[in-house]
Amino acid sequence: MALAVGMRVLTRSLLRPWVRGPGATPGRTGPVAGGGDCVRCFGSPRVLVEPDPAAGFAVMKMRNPPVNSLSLEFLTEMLISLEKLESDKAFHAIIITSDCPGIFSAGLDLKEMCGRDPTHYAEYWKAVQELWLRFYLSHLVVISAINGVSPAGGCLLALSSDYRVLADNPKYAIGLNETLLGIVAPFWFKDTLVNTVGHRVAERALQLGLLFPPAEALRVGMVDQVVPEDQVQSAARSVLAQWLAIPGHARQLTKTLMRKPTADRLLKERDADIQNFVRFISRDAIQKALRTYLEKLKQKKS
Ligand SMILES: CCCCCCCCCCCC/C=C/CC(=O)SCCNC(=O)CCNC(=O)[C@H](O)C(C)(C)COP(=O)(O)OP(=O)(O)OC[C@H]1O[C@@H](n2cnc3c(N)ncnc32)[C@H](O)[C@@H]1OP(=O)(O)O
Repeated sequence: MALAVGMRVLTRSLLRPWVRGPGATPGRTGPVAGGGDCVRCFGSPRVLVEPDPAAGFAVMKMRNPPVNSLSLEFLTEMLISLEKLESDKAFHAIIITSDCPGIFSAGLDLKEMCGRDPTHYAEYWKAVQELWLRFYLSHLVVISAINGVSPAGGCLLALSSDYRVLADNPKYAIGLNETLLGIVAPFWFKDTLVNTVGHRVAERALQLGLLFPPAEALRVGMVDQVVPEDQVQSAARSVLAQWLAIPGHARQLTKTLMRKPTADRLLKERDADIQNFVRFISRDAIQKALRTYLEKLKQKKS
């Protein structure tokens, strides 16, 4: 309910034409980070959408610095941008990438799961579920251009796409590392990973909280392509052409056929999953583990 209200407010206030670049003003064309002109960018403070309707796709850039952690507001903004693109017949695909150098996404925002009350945890988890369901089942082709590190929820986001291109940088590790934080990846995180890399690789990766560097990620099938860092965006665009050449209805029905059973498991148990999460995350031991982890991240700097 709160999410629905929040989304209505955000939809009204945030999704206006958005133009990037020094001195750019809304409604005008301006330069964009990757070069070239942004014809009609739109979006919200944390999500920049660069549409190319003539080519049938849009680039969705995450920009929630410093690490694109998936806060409630950020999740909501991503959801709104995705829904907007899905409801516009001009778009058949999106490329999701990051605007934060070296970071695709640091995953779920630990501050949303630490020191808050059960109502907040429930609202947050519902938003996490919603974004996953929307990305995982989107009728659009979703390509991840992974230009940075992507642990846990960042990895889940990438795994929910149809194809993953990862920049070849040893720092850009990807994986579901929840156990390293003393928490447990929920069954639908696990199912998404199993569907991608198979049961044995997933079992080992999940128990050990493995974060795979690019060559390893490619070897186990966690990503589909590893390319030099400066070619991630162009490689994502090239591969998109192949996906868009397939008759849309046939591809979409096939995607549904492959993914619906996994999504249905969560859809059938959504409320129970929220209750499980709230119970689990509210435990003193889990709260302590998360605080310690956040503290370690801070200490790493000093
Ligand atoms: C009985 C069984 C029941 C089962 C029930 C199951 C129920 C469910 C269980 C719960 C499941 C919950 C699932 C969670 C999934 C997640 O996504 S958890 C998040 C995991 N993420 C991480 O581990 C990444 C942590 N971050 C990093 O490793 C690094 O920050 C980085 C490699 C991404 C970037 O490094 P660097 O560039 O050096 O930046 P930093 O200085 O480390 O960070 C800058 C700044 O950002 C803060 N930060 C980093 N990550 C997060 C985050 N995920 N959330 C919030 N904040 C984050 C960091 O603390 C710094 O803040 P300050 O500047 O110090 O304030």
